[in-house]
Amino acid sequence: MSFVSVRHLTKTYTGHPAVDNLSFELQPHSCIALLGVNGAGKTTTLKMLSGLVKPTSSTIQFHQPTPHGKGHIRADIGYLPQFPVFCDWMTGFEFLFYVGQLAHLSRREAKRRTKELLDKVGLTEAAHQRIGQYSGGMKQRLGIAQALIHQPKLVMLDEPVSALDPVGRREILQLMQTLKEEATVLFSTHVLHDAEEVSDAVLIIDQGQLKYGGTLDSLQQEWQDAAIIIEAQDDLTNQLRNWREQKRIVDFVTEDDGYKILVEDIELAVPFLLHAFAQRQVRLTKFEVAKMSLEDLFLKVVQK
Ligand SMILES: Nc1ncnc2c1ncn2[C@@H]1O[C@H](COP(=O)(O)OP(=O)(O)OP(=O)(O)O)[C@@H](O)[C@H]1O
Repeated sequence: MSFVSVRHLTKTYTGHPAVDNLSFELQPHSCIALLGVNGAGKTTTLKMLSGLVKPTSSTIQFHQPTPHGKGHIRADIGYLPQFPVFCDWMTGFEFLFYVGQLAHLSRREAKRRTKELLDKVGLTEAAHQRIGQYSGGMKQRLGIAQALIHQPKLVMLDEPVSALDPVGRREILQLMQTLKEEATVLFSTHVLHDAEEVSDAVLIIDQGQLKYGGTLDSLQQEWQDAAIIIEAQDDLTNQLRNWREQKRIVDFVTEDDGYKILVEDIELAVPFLLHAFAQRQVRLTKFEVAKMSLEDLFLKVVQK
């Protein structure tokens, strides 16, 4: 059963829909990537879900009893903005302790949780250093810790790695993978590679509309062009033309050293072609099922 159901989430700014009738489900303890180009509506979606922007219309339902009880949905949500702002003169410890108290934790609980989270995000050694001296990656880890301070069930991270160098990026992606143990994680990015590394599912939005929702595997299955790349020591043009006329293949394109064969059903086409080439004693040097990159798949989905 899903953890959160979002129905008809819409935000209109002066007649222009920034988010247009989005409906999706979030599964518990999963990491979901919200993918879209600049201006697609990612930040607006996350802000509406976290209660920072009022939707023009929506129904958002939590399906599981949350520890804070009905009517306190915000208490179950943690949020890291795209451009977090810190008090640079505070230490990491002071900041988290302060945020814990803002989240209505007792002083004792805020202190306990501060220590626990500093450890979780790898900042224990820097706990008493001023935030102004932190690197970008350390600030981002502190930002994630503040989003988790009140043990929310849903954590939303807006572009958590986009401003980081490859090392910082890796650290945060690894950290995000561990967050699933305690919460459902929804994060926005325009980098498909990040989504591929950590997410169980993706939501692709374009101009405020949901273009795809599901796992990366099913994205590949549903949207992958069915094509086989072959290279051979023989000229296969006539043979492929015949198969095209007989509708055994959809089409073929001559490439540098071989052919790209477009087929309707890859599962049927592979055994058919392998058998047919073997029967005709074709000297194949390459036989490969073509895989579109995630970037290609993303473009295909948003350009549909
Ligand atoms: N407060 C606002 N007033 C008017 N228009 C807005 C406002 N906030 C966002 N928009 C518009 O809504 C659309 C979606 O913006 P949003 O920031 O949600 O996109 P995004 O996918 O997060 O982009 P980016 O990756 O650049 O952060 C854009 O066209 C933006 O100009």
